[in-house]
Amino acid sequence: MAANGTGVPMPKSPLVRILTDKKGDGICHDDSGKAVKAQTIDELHSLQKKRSAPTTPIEGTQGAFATLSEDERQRQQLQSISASLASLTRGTGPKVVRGDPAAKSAQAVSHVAHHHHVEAPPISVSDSSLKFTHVLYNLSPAELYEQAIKYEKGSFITSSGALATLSGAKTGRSPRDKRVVIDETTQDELWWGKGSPNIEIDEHTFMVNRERAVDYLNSLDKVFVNDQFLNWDPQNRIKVRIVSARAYHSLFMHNMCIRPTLEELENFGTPDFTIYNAGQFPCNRYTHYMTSSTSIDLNLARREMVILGTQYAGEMKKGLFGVMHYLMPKRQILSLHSGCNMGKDGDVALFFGLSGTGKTTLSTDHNRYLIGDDEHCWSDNCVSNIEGGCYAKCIDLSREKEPDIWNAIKFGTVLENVVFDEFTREVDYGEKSVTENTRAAYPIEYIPNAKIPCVAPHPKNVILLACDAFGVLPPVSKLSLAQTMYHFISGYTALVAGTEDGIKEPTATFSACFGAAFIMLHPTKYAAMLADKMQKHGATGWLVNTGWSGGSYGTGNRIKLAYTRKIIDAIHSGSLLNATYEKTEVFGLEIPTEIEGVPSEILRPENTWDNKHAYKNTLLKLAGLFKNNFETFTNYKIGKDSKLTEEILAAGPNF
Ligand SMILES: Nc1ncnc2c1ncn2[C@@H]1O[C@H](COP(=O)(O)OP(=O)(O)OP(=O)(O)O)[C@@H](O)[C@H]1O
Ligand SMILES: O=C([O-])CC(=O)C(=O)O
Ligand SMILES: [Ca+2]
Ligand SMILES: [Mn+2]
Repeated sequence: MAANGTGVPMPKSPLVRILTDKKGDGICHDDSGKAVKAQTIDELHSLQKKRSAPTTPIEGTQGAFATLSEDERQRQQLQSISASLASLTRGTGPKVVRGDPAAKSAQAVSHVAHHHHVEAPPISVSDSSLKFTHVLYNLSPAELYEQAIKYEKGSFITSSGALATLSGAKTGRSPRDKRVVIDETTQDELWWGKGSPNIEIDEHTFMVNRERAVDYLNSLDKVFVNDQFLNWDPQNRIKVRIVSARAYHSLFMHNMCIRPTLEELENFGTPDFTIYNAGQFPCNRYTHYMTSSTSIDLNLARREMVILGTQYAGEMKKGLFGVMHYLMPKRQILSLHSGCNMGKDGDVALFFGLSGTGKTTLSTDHNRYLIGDDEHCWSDNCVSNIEGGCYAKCIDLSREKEPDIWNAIKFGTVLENVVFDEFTREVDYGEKSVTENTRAAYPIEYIPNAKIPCVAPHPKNVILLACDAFGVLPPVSKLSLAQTMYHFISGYTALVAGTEDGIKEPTATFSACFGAAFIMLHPTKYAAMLADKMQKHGATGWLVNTGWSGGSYGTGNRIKLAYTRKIIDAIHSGSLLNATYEKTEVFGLEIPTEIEGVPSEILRPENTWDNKHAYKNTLLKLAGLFKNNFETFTNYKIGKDSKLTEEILAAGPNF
């Protein structure tokens, strides 16, 4: 009720007489616009959406008879997807149709005659052969948002417009559940045995899991299919198809792989590699070789990967990275678990490092062009990003320290496992109650100074990042080529162990080539290629500790990101190359005495420790861990040069 400000209700005023315009037919018009061009509500709704029709002709087939009709192209595309989903025991693919089964008028009604192999034996008849599988093909982010929010529990829009999702029971990768098919070829080509990430399965077991995944996917009303590319180097581009059951997975890969143009999609053809992501469905633990309900199975001969029992989306990204670690070296191209950026003058830097050491954080630099944050190829011609997006850790993310990543978390970005305010949908980046491994996956162009296409000239600096929670490695050291190789093969970092039981001792991790979980060949193969390329292009190696200073975890503190950035700036600018250096004991590292913007006393770690005795003991402890770890590599020759091998062995700690 209206009030006059005194709390006393105002007397009702008499109704004002409505005067209508006395022109025309004398009817009262409530607006001056024209009536809608629809007779029914359904017709009105159909006006809301219009179809973008790709009409570009296929290159080289512009002749009068060669151009495919739109219908024919769609038919071929569906046929290809049906073939992807074919159950191999039945030899036929499912009936597939485009569009959401929930939509009354499916966009396309064409479906595929699917008996392109043998006739199905009667015993194999199952309900799924009677139904259609609806294919949601390369949907846009907006459509995927709608799918996720309608059908996937735990999907919400955050206040900045990102799609918050939950990955389920697994919130990180499961390297112990990775399996690789051993056959006549891979037996000799791949790295097997102690230290290797490749745990074998036989072809038969792969097929058991493949059947399980495909049957699961075919039992669903709909599947998502993404046809995309890997590698921005046009000569070495790989076509990938991802079949998945969740909009979350489809949007994640939309962001992380290279997105084809409409024209490229029309001409996509047969994929070079296919992922079947049936992550919601477990593997059968009675299956030979299975040790849990999770299995990530790679078959290089079939060019296929099957995911069962984990919905963590990073499995797809890193699974494909493994494939690149096999395919690229065959072409003399080095695949790298590294970030990459380029200065205004074209100077390129690579950032190697294990998870959480700073690849994404430090390659995303407001003053430099971003080439990529995690996976690259180094060929004879260039460095190229493998991916079309970035996958940033979000824990404790702040707008002030990492503005570019902060601003990239907007509409289209997948935000995994974060906690947000129920009402405002503001994300609390400090919150670890789902996991500490909260992540944002966004297209690379969400970083304002990303260089598109993501290709750069040969690197000038190769920066090895280690987050040393022991606090004994210097914030920065200049490395000889042999030292670079020693640390590249070692792949050291030390994170802090689980926080639950109160034990907060740092644990050292050694992961060859800063990515042992992803490499397929013996580490020395990649190391030899890196040495060769660095030598040829005169790149300088650096070791940067983004971890602790002034003591180990618990006593000291993590080096301020602002200082690390100053150190990195001095590497990029070339000023650090000309600094004065002194050598450290034990590790024999060359450390600069001064860097602009960084307190000089922190450059030499022992200065920052109150307890010098503890420093020395911790240093020797770490050196011992390095030595132990390197023992597995001492019998290998690196490259053609036995001189380099000897130098690398001598480049480790001496005590
Ligand atoms: N001095 C520092 N240098 C770099 N990162 C730091 C520093 N201090 C704190 N950090 C934090 O450490 C984390 C580094 O994670 P980042 O995402 O860059 O790792 P990554 O190497 O890309 O790992 P992954 O391969 O798992 O993606 C970020 O959360 C960053 O804010
Ligand atoms: O792969 C992931 O889940 C995240 C990542 O980048 C890494 O661990 O190197
Ligand atoms: Ca990263
Ligand atoms: Mn990574």
